[in-house]
Formats: sequence, C-alpha cells, structure tokens
Amino acid sequence: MDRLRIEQVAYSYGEKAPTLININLEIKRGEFHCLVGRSGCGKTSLLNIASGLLIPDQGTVYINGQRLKKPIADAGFVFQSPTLLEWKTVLENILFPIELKRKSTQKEQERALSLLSLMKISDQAHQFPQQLSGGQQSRVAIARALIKNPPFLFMDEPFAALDAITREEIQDDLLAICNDQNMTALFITHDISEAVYLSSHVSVMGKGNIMYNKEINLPEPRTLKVRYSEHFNELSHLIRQALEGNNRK
Ligand SMILES: Nc1ncnc2c1ncn2[C@@H]1O[C@H](COP(=O)(O)OP(=O)(O)OP(=O)(O)O)[C@@H](O)[C@H]1O
Repeated sequence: MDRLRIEQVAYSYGEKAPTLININLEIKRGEFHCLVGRSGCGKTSLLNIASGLLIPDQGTVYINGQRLKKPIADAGFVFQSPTLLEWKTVLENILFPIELKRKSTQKEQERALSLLSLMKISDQAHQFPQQLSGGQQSRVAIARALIKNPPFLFMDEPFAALDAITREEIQDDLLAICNDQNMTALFITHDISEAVYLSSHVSVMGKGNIMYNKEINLPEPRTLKVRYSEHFNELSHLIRQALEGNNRK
C-alpha cells in the first residue's frame, strides 16, 4: 500500500527562521491531497520534504512505514514551468525519464502513446515543444511524469499559467488518469476552486504549519455540475476562511 506519512517535521534553510515548524500529514493510497496557502508559507518546502528531495531537520517522513532518506524512486513531478527539452519531440520528451538510463521497450513506447491519447495530444506526438500551446506543453509534462507509472505524483502549481477553460479541461483529464491508476498525489495550488475540485483532502498552510484539514466529500467523478453545486461553494468558502485564519482544525 503506497502511503505517505509526515510526522512532526521541522525544517530551516541555514540560519533562517524555521520554514516548517511542526508538520503532521498523512496521505493514503489513491488520495489526491492539495496544499493551499499564502505565498512563502512553505508549501514547496513541504512538497520537497514529502518527496524526499529535502531531508527534514526534525521529524520523519514514512513511505509505506519505511523512513524516507532519499528522493522517492520513480515519483512523478510536474512543476509550474513544463521544463520540456526543446530539441526533442513530444514523444521523445515523454520517454525521456526512461531513455535517460536505457533504451525504452516496445511496451513503454505503447504506454507513451496511450498517455498522449489520454492527454489529448496524440496529433502533436512528433512536434517540438515550441510548436505547442502552453496548455499542450503542460499536458506533455503530465504525461512525462506518468510514464513510469509512478505510485506518487508531486505537482507544484502545474496549471498556474493556463487560461481558466484549459485549466478546467486539464484538471478533468488529470483526475481521470489519477483515478484510473489509483495514484497518490500531492498538489500545490493558489486556486481554491482548483483545490476543492481535484481533491479528496485539502490542507491549508499558514506560516510553517498546517492550520486546517478538510476532507472533500464531493461526488465522483467530478463534473461541471459538481463544480457549480452548493456544496462545492460551501467547501470553497470554508477553505477561504481557513486561509484568512478564521477556521482552525
Ligand atoms: N533554497 C532556499 N534557500 C533559502 N530560503 C528558502 C529557499 N527556498 C525557500 N526558502 C524560503 O522558505 C520560505 C518558504 O518558501 P516556499 O517556496 O516553501 O513557500 P511557498 O509557500 O511554496 O511559496 P509560493 O507560494 O510563493 O511558491 C520562504 O520564506 C522562502 O524565502
């Protein structure tokens, strides 16, 4: 069972005041967990600790009960900027995490093609990144993160640069893949609606701490109807209040 548990984690950059003070968080297999919080409160630092890119000064991160001491093997990452290799085609970019170490197999190439199809960019397979729109580039970055069928997906504001409609479409496609593959995801966003729509759980961070946790018990699959429902608005309002510090866990 792929499960991530963060226990009493603290972290400081050098001599600076602590960035993370006392973080406790559990993400079970198949959960989609969003982190929201004001700029500079420590979301990226927490994601880096959760994925093993940073090692905490105090406390422990457990993966399936084992203490995490290095980056999680084969975790998928997507960042705000798609960071694609300009001299490689879309298909080559998606296969790159494999080709970095060895030649990809026929099965892996088929998986890349099926991810292209799921991400609705099959027609762009042999194009280069600069020939794609921002939304298409984000889709390539997601497909690349998924090529090794990772148990964990870490995403740091991956859709921040996209227009509202493109963003909603990619959210639906991402959710379909995560549900299909029972992926465990940690996702950072500044957008409350995005957090509520995608998540099974939302955590609101204050400065260095998690101030509020909310299970998002909206119906699955998430649809346009869910997005405009009264319950969706109530949940968004609760998160908003928590961000303003008016709502404690
Ligand atoms: N490599 C670093 N060296 C020193 N300080 C850092 C480093 N990375 C982050 N910080 C500091 O840690 C604090 C939290 O930064 P972090 O990027 O984790 O916040 P965030 O909530 O993700 O912000 P944003 O929403 O703006 O991306 C900030 O005060 C930042 O200046």
